[in-house]
This record gives sequence, structure tokens and C-alpha cells, in this order.
Amino acid sequence: MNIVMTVTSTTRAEQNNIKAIISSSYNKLYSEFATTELTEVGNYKILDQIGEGSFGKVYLALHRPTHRKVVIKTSAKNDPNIVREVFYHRQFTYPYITKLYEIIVTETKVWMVLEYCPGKELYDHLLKMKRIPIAECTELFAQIVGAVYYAHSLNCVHRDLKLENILLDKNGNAKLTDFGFTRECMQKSSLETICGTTVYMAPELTERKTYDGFKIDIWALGVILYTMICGAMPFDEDDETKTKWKIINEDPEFNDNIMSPESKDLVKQLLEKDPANRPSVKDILLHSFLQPYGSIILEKTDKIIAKQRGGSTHFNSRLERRLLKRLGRMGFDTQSIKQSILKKKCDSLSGLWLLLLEKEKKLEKRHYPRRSRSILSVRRVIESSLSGDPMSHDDNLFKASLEVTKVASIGKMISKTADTGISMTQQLSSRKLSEPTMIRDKKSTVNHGRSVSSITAMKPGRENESSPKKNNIFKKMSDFFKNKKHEIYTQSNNGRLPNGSSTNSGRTSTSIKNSMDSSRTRNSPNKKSAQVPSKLSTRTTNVTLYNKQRKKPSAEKIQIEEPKVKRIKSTISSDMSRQASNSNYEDTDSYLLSPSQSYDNKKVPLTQLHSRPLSSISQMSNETYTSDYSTDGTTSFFQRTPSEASKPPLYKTNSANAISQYSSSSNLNGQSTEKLNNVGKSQGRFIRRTQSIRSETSSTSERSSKTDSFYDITTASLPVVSDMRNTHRITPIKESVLPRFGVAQHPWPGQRAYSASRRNPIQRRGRNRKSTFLKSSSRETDSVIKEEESVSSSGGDDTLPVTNGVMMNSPFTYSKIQHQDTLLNKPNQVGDKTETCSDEDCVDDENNGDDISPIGSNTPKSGSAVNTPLNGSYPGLSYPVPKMYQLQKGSSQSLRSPKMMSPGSEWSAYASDSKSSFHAASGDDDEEDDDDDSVHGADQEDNFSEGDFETSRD
Ligand SMILES: Nc1ncnc2c1ncn2[C@@H]1O[C@H](COP(=O)(O)OP(=O)(O)OP(=O)(O)O)[C@@H](O)[C@H]1O
Repeated sequence: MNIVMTVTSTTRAEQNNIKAIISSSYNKLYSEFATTELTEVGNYKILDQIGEGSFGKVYLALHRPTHRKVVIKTSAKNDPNIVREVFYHRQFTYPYITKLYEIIVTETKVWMVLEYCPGKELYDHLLKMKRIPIAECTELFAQIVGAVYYAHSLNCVHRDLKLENILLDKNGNAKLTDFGFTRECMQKSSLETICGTTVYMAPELTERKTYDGFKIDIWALGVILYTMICGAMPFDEDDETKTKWKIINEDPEFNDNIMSPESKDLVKQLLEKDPANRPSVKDILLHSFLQPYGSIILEKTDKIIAKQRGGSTHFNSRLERRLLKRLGRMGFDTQSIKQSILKKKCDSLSGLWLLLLEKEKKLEKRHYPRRSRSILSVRRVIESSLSGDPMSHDDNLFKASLEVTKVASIGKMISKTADTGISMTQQLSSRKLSEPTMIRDKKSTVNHGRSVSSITAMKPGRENESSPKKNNIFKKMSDFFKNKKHEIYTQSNNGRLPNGSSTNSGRTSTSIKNSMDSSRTRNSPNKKSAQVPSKLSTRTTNVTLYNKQRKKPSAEKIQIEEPKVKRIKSTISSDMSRQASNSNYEDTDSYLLSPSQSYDNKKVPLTQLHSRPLSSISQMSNETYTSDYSTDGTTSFFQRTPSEASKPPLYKTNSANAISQYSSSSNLNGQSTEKLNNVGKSQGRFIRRTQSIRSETSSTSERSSKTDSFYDITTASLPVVSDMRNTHRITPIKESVLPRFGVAQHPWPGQRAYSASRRNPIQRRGRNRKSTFLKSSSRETDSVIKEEESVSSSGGDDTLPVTNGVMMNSPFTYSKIQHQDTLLNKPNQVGDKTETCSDEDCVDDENNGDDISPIGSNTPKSGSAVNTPLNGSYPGLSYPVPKMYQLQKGSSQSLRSPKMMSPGSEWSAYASDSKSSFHAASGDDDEEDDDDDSVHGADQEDNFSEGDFETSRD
């Protein structure tokens, strides 16, 4: 009897304990929802805001499982450019293009997880340097051209090439970014959409003629090269109209003191007014000015393209196979990882894989520096150029490359040795390699040691052996996912676990231990449901809003290498439509010349033309905006005629009335350009932060265009309410060269719906500008709540039954725990119940009682799904849940609406197939991979890796 009493009382105590946990957890969650501070998105911890684009903020973040820094760029989901950007960007895998790791789609936003480029923009670099040394210029420009060559080879044109869209990584290598205007383009097809940035626009674009997309990129490259070398832009006037006139009619000024004959020749070719006379990207790479980099990059790029065309370049190397195997042992579904990568899903598995692989590659490179001294090293070029001998760097670089080859072969041998299980130390000593070749310094010695251990640690059954750094990645990852699970139990209740154990003894927690253990038994068919780690990467997105009282990311930890650059937003000047309409010289005073400022006189001092202090380097907004340009050419006033060319009828400089980008920028932002203007006053022109333009309503020609299918792609992806499609259907563009995507073939009505605001970018940007970091709007908060996939499987009541203390043993409560895992980025079978549902599906009456029922009828309808909060659905919930946090079936619509993405697109797949993506490993998993590494290991040498181009200069 006593025993029975004891058992009963214990059970009650446990129940009370659980209640307390739930209560505390609920309260915590409630306060999290109340805050507006954003510190986590998916698996990423937000560290700081590092920039602000036209359509959203840019954050520095940390991928928590791998501790890799990334950049997260946000954009409103209804911005058509983001679709375009993601669509193209994810297809590019090239060392001089920023990597796109992951896309997180939430209710209202798209979060692009990108490679972090701490060197910032080339624009900033140029601003700092005033002029880029010719040797560095050669290499950087070769890299930029390489990226363009790559894109062009894939039949894509960038259309917004500019200094601001070229970032520098930590090694000083160029990385092309911002593919918001990119599109596919057949050879010599003519496009019509006016887009780009005025000062980088080719004459034919400025004249609003149809244009060859490839050729306008070449022109922009000319502007970039000229600006890099000269520290000033070739065509840059205060007044855009003047700039355009110059672009069409004048040649840039060449300063022979600055420009070598070779560079001058190249720039001249690039800035050919007649697009037909401009060279191809390949010709540019082969130009003498870019040697030796140009031809090397050309060769490498051709190889990359050939490989990528030939099939997947993934999972061929020994490193990748080892990594995959290891993840498999950790419980990840390797098949899903493969699918994610091969299908370019850009989901959280992709993010995890790519970042992990990068980290491993980096480690391996450090251990076995195959190409530690790339001849493409910017730093070396600079050093060489500073040493005074213009040619010396080339020799040194080639010498270094020879050295590297030696070391590489050793590295290869070493890693092979390690694979065969023979002690590395033994091997090294037995082979008696000569000292200088084998290990060149103490550092390498240490690294070799590490590598051996890490390789050894990959041997089956040795996962948990203590090993140096390399093993730490996996340990950290494992800890990360464990902790996430652990937090569920221990975030409250004074660190006590339900079973009474303390937080510190998390590993002794039966439930956690069980789950992790079971996760390691991946191949056991009976334990599929227990593969916890493989479910860590659900498409469900967690955006965590921390309580304000919580510790913010400490300022010391934020590693921002350079002060923030506040983009000066141009307002009036950016309204191209207004400018365009004002640009009729006959009725606009501001474009008439004053007698003293004859435009024929090219020597007119800029001080007289500018309404701002004279400077050589000035900052401008580079805001991307739309214009009302017509592309049909009928209203163009930039037609180049002989008479106009000889006597431009432009410009009466009426500073007060003129729409000046500069003046408006500085006025509006209160940021005087004087500081920047003081730099290099003697120079006559400016490097301006520029504005990207895209014609929004480009008349009939736009919509009837057979080639320029901008609106096709936006159609394909914009998550507009479905019925709008019917009411605003526009004639489909049938002959688009874009892939066809079912509903996507109908031009996106959202274009109309949103065009008003798009045409008035000032308002849009005004909103953005005022918003401060970490202070999202209530709308944002709302979206965060809504974004969580409604993967609930809880009971039909708002009051959940109190379970017994052994939560994991109860089928009901076990599913609840799993559900919580799902919300911590782990998919589960229960969570997948909701699957994809259309707008119509996502209504209350679909509720079958499996989900938590809405209380009352005011539950949000389609598109505003209330999602399961991070810790919100707990078993044993013994009190009513407020309405706003009730779960309802069908809430997944916002994330998974098939109408949102093009059905044919892989991107749509990732948004909707979390279920399929996270199946437990099937029997036909990569068993063959596991068998024999060495078979595939030999490929590694041939595989493209960033190391082929880059150097580990750090
Ligand atoms: N990968 C990155 N690494 C480091 N910084 C970045 C990265 N991407 C963007 N940034 C920073 O964020 C700022 C804004 O980013 P970005 O220019 O891509 O936004 P945007 O919306 O495309 O702007 P715009 O259209 O006006 O060019 C950049 O100036 C840059 O400083």
C-alpha cells in the first residue's frame, strides 16, 4: 500500500513538475512574442546589421551548427526582383560569384543566406584607395570578367554590373553579387527592359533601343575598369541627362599618366559606342592587359562550365564523401542532403552542407595547402607591385605555384595514407621526405598533426574519440542540435529536467540520450522515426524573437571590420519617371544651357555645373529603383543625330530647379558629401554610388516582348493572392525564352497590383530608411509568428491532457516532443501532416481535430497562418491557450502555397517538400559511397574547388 502511495505521489509530483515547465515555457514564449528584436532566423544567429539594400536589410549572421559567418539579405516577398535574384543566383557556382547557401521564406520575407564578404564593396575599396593600383586592378578585373564570362556562358546577362555589386572577400578576391536584374538571354537576342544604373548604362540602353544583353554587360565592364584605374567615372555628371548625353556622344577622357597603353586600349574597346564593335568576354580575358590572369581564369572557367554541364560536380571528392558519410553516422539523411544540393533547393540542408564543406575544405587546405599560393593572389600582386618591380610578382607567383604543386602531392599522399588507416606519423617518417618540401614551417607541422587526427576520427566507430579541431565541427554541430532539444526541457524550471536531473547532466537525460542514440542507428529500418538529427533541417523556419531582457549579442563579439556605410538614398533624382517626363527640353527650363555653360565646351569646370562642392569622389545612392521609361523608343529624346551630337540642346543649369542626384542625396540624408568630396579635389570627376534602374511600365513593347521576359519570371514566383490572377490576367508572353511553369506562364498580375508603389520608390525607401536595426515592425513580428509551418499535431482541444511524467514513452507525448523538434528546425512525421495546401485548403473547416482548434471564429484566414511557436505546443498544457496562439490546420499555406512558386521550379519544391526531403534514409542510400572512398578519392584532384582560384592567404 505504501508503495502504491509513493508511486501515486511521485506521479503527482512529476505532473506538477511538468505543469511548471509548461507554464514557464509558455510565459517565456509569450514574452518572446511580445518583443520586436530579431536575433535568430532558422539556424542562423543574427549578429548585426551590416547594410541596407533597396529592398531590405543585410545582416551579418552566424550559422550556429558550423559557426560560419554568413550574410543574410532580406527582401520583401512581393518584390519581383528577389525572385529573379534567387532564381539565377542559386544556379551560379563559381569562385568569383558570392555563394548562395540557403533561402528562407517566411510569410512576408525572403531571407537569402549568402557568403560573407568582409572586404565590402569594390566601390568602398576604391573610395578608400582613390585609385586601384594597376597590378591589383588587372587581377580584380580579370576575376570580375571571369564571373561575367561564367554567367554569359550560361546564357545569363547580369545587367547591373557596377562597383557596388562587386564585393571583396577576406582574401581580396572579387565576388559578383546582386542578380536582381539578371535574365537568361539567347545569343544576340534583343532585350528591351531598361535596367541598370545610369552611369554604367550603354548608349543603346540610354537611348532606349532594343539591346543585346551581353553587350551592355561589356560596356558596364568598361566603365568599371576605367573607374578602377582612373578613380573617376568615365561619364558622370551631376545631372543624369548630361551623363546620358555624354554616354551617347562623347568618349571618356584618358589620362596617359595613369593609363597604360594596354589598359587604354581595352577600355576603348569596351566603351565602343557601337555594341557590335565591343569584344566578347572571352576576348577581354585574352586581352594583353589582363595577362596572365585572364587566360588562366578563362581556362579554369571553361573547365568549371564543362564539368557543370556534364553533370554534378558534387559528392565526387574524397572530402565530400567522407563528410557525407560522417553526417550519415550522425543521423542525417544523406540522401536528402544530396537531393538538396543536386536540385539546388537552397534549403537548410543545403546551407548546412555547403557551410560544413567549406569549413572542412578550409581546414584541409590549411593542413595540406595544395594551392596555398595561388598565382591569383591579390595580396601578392599588391606586394609585388609595391616592391617596385612590375614584373617580379609574376615570377614569384609562378614560383610559388610550383612549390604548391609539390606540397599538394604530399598532401594527397598523406590523405591517401590516412585513408588506408596507416599512421600518418609513421608514413611521414618512413618516407623520409626532405625537410623543406615536406613541412615548411612549424605551423604546417602542427596542422599535419591535426589533420591526421581528424581523418582518423572519421573512421567508423571513432566518432567520439577525442580529436583536435576538425572533430570539433561535428561535436559542435552535435551539441548544437542536442542543445536545441535540451532547451525544451531546461529553459525553465531552474534547469531541472522532468525526470529530476539537472541541466548539467543533460547527457544523462533519458529522452535526449535516447533520441541521439537512436539517431545514430540511421540504417535501422525500425527506427526511422527516431532519426532526430535528420529532421533538424525541415523547411519550417524558425525566426526567433528574443525577449528584450535577454542578452543581446555582445558588441565585442560582432566582428565588423569596417564602419557601417550608410547608403545615401537619393530620392527625387531616383524617380526616373519624373526625370524622364521633365526631360523634354522644350518645356523644361532645367535642361537648357546657360550662356556661360556651353555644353560644347567639354572643359567646363565641374564646379560650375554641380550644385555640390567639387570633389573627385562622392557618394551617391545606389538604390535600385524603377522608372517609367518607355522602351518603345517613341518618346526617347536621346536619339543620337549628327546635329544633336554636334550641338547638344541640353542643359540650362538652373541649380535650384535641376534635379540633382547629389544635392538631393545630401539634403535628404543630412549626410553631407563634403567629407568624401574632400578626397582628391583635384580630380575632375566622381565615383558615385549609383542607382539601379529598371523600367517598370515599359509600354507595349515590354509586354509584347518576345524575348525580354522579365514579367514571366515574376509571374512564376510571386505569392500574390490567387484570385488576382483571374481578375488581372494579362496576355501571356508565349514565346519567352524562360522556362514555362504552368500558372507561371501568366504574367504576374502583382505587377499591376504593386506597380504603384514600385513606381514611387521614394515612399518605399523612406519606410525602409527610417526603420532601425533590430526594430522590426509589428507586421514583421506578425509574420514571424505566422511563418512557422503549422506542423501541429496536437489534440483538438485547447486544453491538452496532462501526461504522465515519462513523456517520451507515451506515444502521444512523444509526438509532442517531436513536434517541438520540428519547430527547432527538425521535421517530423507528425509535422508533415499539414503538407502543402492551397489557399482554399487552408481554412478552418479543414480542421479535423488533429490540430489545436481555433477558439472563436477570428482565427486568421489564409495567408495569415498562425504558426506553432517555438516552444508553444507542450504536452500537458492544462490551461487555455490564448486565441492568437491557437494552431489551426492549413496554416502552412503561407509557406507552402504551390502557387507561390513555379511548380516546375526546384525552388518551389524546397518550399513545399519538407516531407519528401526528410525521409529517413532508404535502403538505397549511398551505401556504395560508404564502401570505398579511395575509388572516388582520385577524382578530387580534378574537381573544381575554390582553391583552384583562391589562395589561403590568411
Ligand atoms: N555577401 C555580402 N557580404 C558582405 N556584405 C554584404 C554582402 N551582401 C551585401 N552586403 C552589404 O549590404 C549592402 C547592401 O547589399 P546589396 O547592395 O546587395 O543590397 P541591394 O538591395 O541589392 O541594394 P541595391 O539594389 O541598392 O544595390 C552592401 O552595400 C554591402 O555592404
